[in-house]
Amino acid sequence: MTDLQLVVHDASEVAAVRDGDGSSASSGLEPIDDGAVAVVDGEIEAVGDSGAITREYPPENAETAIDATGRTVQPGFVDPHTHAVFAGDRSDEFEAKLQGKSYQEIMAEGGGILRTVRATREADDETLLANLLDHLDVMLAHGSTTVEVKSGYGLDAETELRMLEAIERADERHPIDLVATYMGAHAVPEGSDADEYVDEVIDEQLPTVADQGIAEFCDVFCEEDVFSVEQSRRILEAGRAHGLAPKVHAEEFVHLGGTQLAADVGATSADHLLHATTDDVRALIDAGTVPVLLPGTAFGLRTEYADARGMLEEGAPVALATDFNPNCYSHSMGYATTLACVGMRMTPAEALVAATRTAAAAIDRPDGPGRLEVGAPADLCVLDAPSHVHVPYSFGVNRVDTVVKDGEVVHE
Ligand SMILES: N=CN[C@@H](CCC(=O)O)C(=O)O
Ligand SMILES: [Zn+2]
Repeated sequence: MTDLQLVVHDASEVAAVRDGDGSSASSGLEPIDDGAVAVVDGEIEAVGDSGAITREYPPENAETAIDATGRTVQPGFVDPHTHAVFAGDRSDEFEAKLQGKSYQEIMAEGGGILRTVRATREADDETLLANLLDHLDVMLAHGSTTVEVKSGYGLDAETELRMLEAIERADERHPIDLVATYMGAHAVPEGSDADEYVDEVIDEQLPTVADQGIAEFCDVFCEEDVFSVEQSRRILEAGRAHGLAPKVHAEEFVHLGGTQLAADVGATSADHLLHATTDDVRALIDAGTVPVLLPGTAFGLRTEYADARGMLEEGAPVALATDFNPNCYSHSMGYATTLACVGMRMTPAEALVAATRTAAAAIDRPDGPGRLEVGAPADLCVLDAPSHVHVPYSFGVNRVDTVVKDGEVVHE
């Protein structure tokens, strides 16, 4: 008889996230009252009514039993867009923004991304790793069990590689599963010309990164005064030729055409999309590119949010992410769901699916994490709250009290 690894029982609600049928953005989410989950070999073996599950899988026979009375069980969050490896501190820019400075003004004065690039280049490997692990600890405590992390604060082959190595080392030692994205085209380095830098990315950085096999995606900041659509296309096509799947930072500050580019190159995701049009969204749907919305960025910059409702009404599978970075200092997917509901009028059910199953699709993990159904990895959060609605509802408070990764309790 196979070992029963874990039983979580008597939950006020099990927020079971399964395959959707496409009928709505929250289809596939089935809240089970008085529910339970049984886990064998790191995978979910059974989900359903607590009485029925505990008769078949008695908690006393399990290696670990969690009495979830009054609490909710949901899939671990999948955070598909972060810049979590860096050095330095930019909290003073938070104050400058409150006094009216724009992101672009700060960047033009040598702050913003370029300031983090200077601090990251100066940091040694151990500091980069330690910083990343600290951020991952906070993310885990907030219920994230799979997180995408981008490079992009090196802007030279050596530092980009060091960032990706930090991600690889953190992945080996931290419970969170990490997905690495190379983003040498995050900004044009100081003293460089954009076209020359694009050549350097294509001729030097991409081959080195691909050679090491330490990144899965290639991302580009396609934005006015950063990388044009044509420069971004060159980089993404070169990345694809090296085996890296494309992702695009698109239409964050202006409408430039990054979303259509994402669709053209068959990107896995197009992210930000604050200025995306209906035609852009239709192009993403046709291409199978997942729109990833980052409401924390709009909140922090005090700009308009992306039009999540319009996208959902078009039938787009909207995903959510934190965009954790020095300009958007939130590790919490729960808070991203609050902003999605309050700022973008998503329902709590839509936000949960966007932060789990659809977020997994945005990092090309369509059948793995982000689900709570038989056969899925047992990546779970137990919430100190009676239903999944309390995650966005209870803003500013972390309702996650226990996190399970592959059937093991990794945070409580
Ligand atoms: N917009 C570009 N990149 C990041 C911000 C990075 C930074 O400001 O350090 C983002 O996705 O929000
Ligand atoms: Zn980003």
